[in-house]
This record gives sequence, C-alpha cells and structure tokens, in this order.
Amino acid sequence: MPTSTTPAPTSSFPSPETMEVLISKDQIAKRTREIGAQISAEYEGQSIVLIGVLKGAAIFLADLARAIQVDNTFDFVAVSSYGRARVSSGAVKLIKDIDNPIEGKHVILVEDILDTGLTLSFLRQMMLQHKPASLKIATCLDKPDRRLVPIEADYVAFKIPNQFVIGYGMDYAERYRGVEDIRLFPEDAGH
Ligand SMILES: O=P(O)(O)OC[C@H]1O[C@H](OP(=O)(O)OP(=O)(O)O)[C@H](O)[C@@H]1O
Ligand code: HPA
Ligand SMILES: [Mg+2]
Repeated sequence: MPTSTTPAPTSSFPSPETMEVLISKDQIAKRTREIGAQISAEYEGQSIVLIGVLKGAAIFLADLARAIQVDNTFDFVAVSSYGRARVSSGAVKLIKDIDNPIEGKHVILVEDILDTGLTLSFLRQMMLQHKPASLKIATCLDKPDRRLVPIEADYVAFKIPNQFVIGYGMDYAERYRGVEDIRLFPEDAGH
C-alpha cells in the first residue's frame, strides 16, 4: 500500500510555524478569562445571549462562553461581504439570521476581529431592530487603524496594529482557522 504524505505547503500558503506569533494561546486564554469575569460581574443574576458571527468568531465564542459564569445561550449569524475596503458600508448582507428571538434579552455580539467596522456596524443595526434589552460587542481583536465606520467594542481582548493575522478562528483564504496562536501572515505570501 502506498504511504500517504501530507503535501508540502505551497509558497502561497506557508506553514503556520514559520509565521511570527503576535499573541500566544496563553495570552489569549488569560485575557478571555479576564473578559469572562468582567462580563460575569456586569451581568450578575441575568441571562445573556451570545451571538457569534460565523465563521471567524466560533473559537472565541466557545472559549468566552466557558469563561462566563452567568446563564448564557448561543446563537449565530453569518454575513457575506463584498470587497469591504473598496465599497460603501451598505455592502454587507445577512446570509444566516438568528434562530431564536432576542426581544427583551441581553445580547452580546461576539467577533474574532473588528477591522473596518463594516460587519459589526451592519450587524449592530440589524440586531437593534429585534429590540434586545441591551446590546454589547465583544471582540478578540481590534484593529482601530483600519476603521472605515465609527464603531467600538465594549469588550476587547487585544488591540493590534494594521497587520493581517491568522489563527484562533481567523483565516487566510479559509486556511489557518485552527492555529492556536494568533500569528502574522507574511505580507509577501498569498499572491
Ligand atoms: O470589520 P470588518 O472589516 O468588517 O472585518 C471583520 C470581519 O471580517 C472577518 O470575517 P469574514 O467576512 O472574512 O468571514 P469569516 O468570519 O468567515 O472569516 C472577521 O471574522 C470579521 O467578521
Ligand atoms: O487580519 C485579519 N485576518 C483575518 N481576517 C480578517 N478580517 C479582517 N481582518 C482580518
Ligand atoms: Mg467574520
């Protein structure tokens, strides 16, 4: 029987081990615990709906939920965006809505990264139409230098400079989401 080998990564998709670690998995775990504790204190005695934005937020949501001590449920939305840096803020489209009503509920939108802000400002408006009791935003990363629309998160694990990152849910061309550390994707790769 022929032995199967994993194909060597092409230069477009370098191996994650070759990429510089920007934020280690231990740093992520520590900050997630801190934010979980902060949310638990602020929402003491209440229930929260965590709404994750597919696909990038799935891993942060899974960790954040386990760091939150108050009663919580999950829901997910999915959006598609079209060349976000080159188009206006109307360019985000909802492709999967929430499954359960959030009217009168305390909602936290959960993202992996707040970049231009187009995704979250669109979702924030969408969610407000459902009349939640409150609506906050938690994001693992914030790249404030890239903002095209004014929006801030209520809970930010890390502010980062304007560099493309992968790992901890974040992809380049759908790859690298399962990488445990957040790493810098090389500027000369992926072309
Ligand atoms: O602030 P913005 O400029 O809108 O960028 C942030 C959004 O972009 C990425 O998602 P993407 O649409 O690439 O899909 P994914 O979550 O499936 O990776 C990321 O996960 C955020 O959702
Ligand atoms: O730096 C990033 N990495 C992955 N996905 C992203 N979406 C917006 N910014 C980024
Ligand atoms: Mg996303």
